[in-house]
Amino acid sequence: MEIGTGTGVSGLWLLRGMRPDGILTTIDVETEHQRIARRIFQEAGFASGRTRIITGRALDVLPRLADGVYDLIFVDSEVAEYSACVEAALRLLRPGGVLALHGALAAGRIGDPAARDVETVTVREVVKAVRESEEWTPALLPTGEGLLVAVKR
Ligand SMILES: C[S@@+](CC[C@H](N)C(=O)[O-])C[C@H]1O[C@@H](n2cnc3c(N)ncnc32)[C@H](O)[C@@H]1O
Repeated sequence: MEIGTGTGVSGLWLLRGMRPDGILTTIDVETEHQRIARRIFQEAGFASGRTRIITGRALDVLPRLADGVYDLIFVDSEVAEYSACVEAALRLLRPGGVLALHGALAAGRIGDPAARDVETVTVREVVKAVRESEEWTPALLPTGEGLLVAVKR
């Protein structure tokens, strides 16, 4: 699953890494972004049945999805909602499933104590909560803007 379809860049990578019968559920509030993503998935050769594209705000959509069945959840949407998305991911992932949180180093600002803007502080708190939680086994990868990867115990 992906929270933040955008124009389909990450979705395409996820599809390419999935089993041939795997289905990508992807959520975004912007229909125009998803229109482009749908076209990109089709042009890359993925049948429409391989994607479940849901339009809506993540926090409205996530409560409607089934518990404990998702293998991986990639979060790349609104930072203000990261904490709620992580909480939802804990419910939605199967045991051993993986949470991947984009922007976990806040583009390098996370380790700078002088950086106290709302976005950096929010990311810092979410990463800290996952790292200290008994429910996750986390790793912080210094790629791009940082990727927090955590396995659900
Ligand atoms: C950084 S972009 C995602 C990029 C995408 N993962 C890609 O690789 O193409 C963030 C996306 O989150 C969406 N978004 C922002 N707030 C959202 C919310 N509350 N619920 C769902 N999607 C949201 C935006 O419309 C935008 O398309």
